Amino acid sequence: MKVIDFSKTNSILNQYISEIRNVEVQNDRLRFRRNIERIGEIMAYEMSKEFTYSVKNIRTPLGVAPVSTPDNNLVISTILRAGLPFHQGFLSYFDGAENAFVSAYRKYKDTLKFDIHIEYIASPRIDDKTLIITDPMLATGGSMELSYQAMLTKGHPAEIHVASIIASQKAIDHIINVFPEDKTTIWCAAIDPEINEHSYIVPGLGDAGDLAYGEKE
Ligand SMILES: O=P(O)(O)OC[C@H]1O[C@H](OP(=O)(O)OP(=O)(O)O)[C@H](O)[C@@H]1O
Ligand SMILES: O=c1cc[nH]c(=O)[nH]1
Ligand SMILES: [Mg+2]
Repeated sequence: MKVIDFSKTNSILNQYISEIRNVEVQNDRLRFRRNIERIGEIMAYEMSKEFTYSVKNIRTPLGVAPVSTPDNNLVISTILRAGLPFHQGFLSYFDGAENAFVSAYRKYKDTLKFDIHIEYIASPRIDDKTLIITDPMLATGGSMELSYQAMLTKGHPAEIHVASIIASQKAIDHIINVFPEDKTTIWCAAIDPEINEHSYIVPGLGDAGDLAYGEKE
């Protein structure tokens, strides 16, 4: 399975990563959401290089120009809540894509143990399409795995792109184990070494959903 880690390349993306991680900057929710969105835009652009292209003859006012454009039928799927600004970044570039939304949340049994609950899915058919599942945080990888299983009730995609911003090494290993090897690519902007006893990524950035939208009770 291909794992693409943008932190291995120096680019302006690292500035946005530094801001979303930085405790002194991340309390500006507008900047936090916009940075997540910008990372989605850059990731979408890089991902587009992997698509299948064919030449179309485009009529201009003065003649005909051959232009190579992508042929993939895209479905951008996101995991609520924290996935929303990331999804918007992808959608700004892939404006012709179809869209899917899945809810996943941690229901705590005590301070440390939790189950992940999926209660909502709105999705088109995904058979033979290019499925992009966006979620900025991959801690255990459990939300991504269960969201993918929920998406499979809508068909079987031709290829899958798992797009995240900060992933733990454990989550990367988990995704490699549970997603189809031959048709999945993992995209991330950083891979962090640990998750703590609360299953938060360390150093990570904290709670992405709360930083984007405020604390929930
Ligand atoms: O890999 P996992 O261990 O499953 O953790 C990652 C999940 O946690 C975050 O969502 P969260 O559950 O905090 O919900 P929220 O977006 O509503 O805050 C994040 O957006 C992922 O969906
Ligand atoms: O580190 C983590 C883990 C789960 N959800 C988050 O937002 N951050
Ligand atoms: Mg959260």
